[in-house]
Amino acid sequence: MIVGVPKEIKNNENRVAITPAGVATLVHAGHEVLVETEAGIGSGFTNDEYVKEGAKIVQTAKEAWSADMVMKVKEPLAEEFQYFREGLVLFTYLHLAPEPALTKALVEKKVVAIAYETIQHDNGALPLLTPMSEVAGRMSVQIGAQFLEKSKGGKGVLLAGVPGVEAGRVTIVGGGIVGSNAAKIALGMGAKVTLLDINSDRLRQLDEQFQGRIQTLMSNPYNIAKAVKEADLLVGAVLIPGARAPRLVTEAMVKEMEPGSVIVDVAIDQGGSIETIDRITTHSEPTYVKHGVLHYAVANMPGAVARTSTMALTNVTVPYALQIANKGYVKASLESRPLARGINVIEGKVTYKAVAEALGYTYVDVNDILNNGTVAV
Ligand SMILES: NC(=O)C1=CN([C@@H]2O[C@H](COP(=O)(O)OP(=O)(O)OC[C@H]3O[C@@H](n4cnc5c(N)ncnc54)[C@H](O)[C@@H]3O)[C@@H](O)[C@H]2O)C=CC1
Ligand SMILES: CC(=O)C(=O)O
Repeated sequence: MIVGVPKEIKNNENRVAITPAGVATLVHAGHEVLVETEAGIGSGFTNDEYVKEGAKIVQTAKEAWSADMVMKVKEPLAEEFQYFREGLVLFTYLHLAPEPALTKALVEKKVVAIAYETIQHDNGALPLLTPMSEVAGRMSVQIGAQFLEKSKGGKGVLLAGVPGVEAGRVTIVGGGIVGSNAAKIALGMGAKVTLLDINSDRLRQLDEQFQGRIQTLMSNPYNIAKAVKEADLLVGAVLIPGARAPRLVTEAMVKEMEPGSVIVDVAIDQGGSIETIDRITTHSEPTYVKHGVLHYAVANMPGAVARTSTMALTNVTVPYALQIANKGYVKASLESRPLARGINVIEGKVTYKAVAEALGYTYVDVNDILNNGTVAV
């Protein structure tokens, strides 16, 4: 199979979908890899390093997109829709529930769209989302701490406090991978941490993991309102896989926060979990102020620490890419339930329930399509 790797074009997206080590894996298995020139440079990988492992460097995005399977990091932007065509296998983060235009383009062009973020093990784990959630969770507190500084528009609170002065308060809504990693860093900085989740088993697990050093709370409107009001830094970290994020923090709750407090809504890639987040921000212009509170809503946070993130991401994506390249996506998906769950669009049908529900498409079970023998391979 020919695998194409275009350069990412989102604002400050420095990650790339494959490392030279990933190229070596695919080439050793007999596949051809086309890497757009300089695609790896933001992550510190030169064209020569890719060529050494057997990749062919192509000069244009069009050539990289001409491959049988395109591997990317972020969802395609409007200027990339022109490359969509029937039967193209697109393997990347997609986050379709809040992306009607992208979904429509994938449906109309009958792209086989496999989303990293919905590949899911039987136990519920999301193996291709986890490493980036680890990165973003850890970054969320580091970023929040910076924006709490007065010169950055914040209220001038040091999360660690100092002897004789209270530490800062961090509230985290959602205690999965992002939330637990945010808690770990916030605790390490010396902040007072409150974490809310709707899953009481998860709260038990986190209480055990952090040995009671964070305050866990059941997520409900009453507890959220109280914890948000007290927060210097609020981290949005909820997820219902594939679905638009629930707006758990209302505008009224944000109005109760002290001026100069900071919100980092990591869940922005699924549409955002805070009512006052009305736009996606970028690494170039990461925040805006509403009701006196700084809002940070960057949908590609790991792009800022691209070297670490690219390696962590490709560690988990390349084994799936190899299965697809070796067997074709039909056989690979029939043999791997986690991979089949990643297929969001195929043959012009939306095959991920939460996406179909969010955007008003008829949901079709992917197995019905894979099993009926009519899929072009
Ligand atoms: N902005 C960015 O650059 C990045 C964003 N993300 C996003 O961060 C979000 C969180 O991801 P993960 O932590 O990996 O997901 P996860 O599935 O590990 O955790 C989500 C948690 O939310 C909890 N939850 C669901 N409904 C809730 C409710 N009503 N109240 C409180 N908690 C609730 C779940 O019980 C679960 O523990 C996702 O939208 C993900 O795509 C991840 C990486 C980078
Ligand atoms: C998960 C995601 O959207 C990202 O890493 O950018």
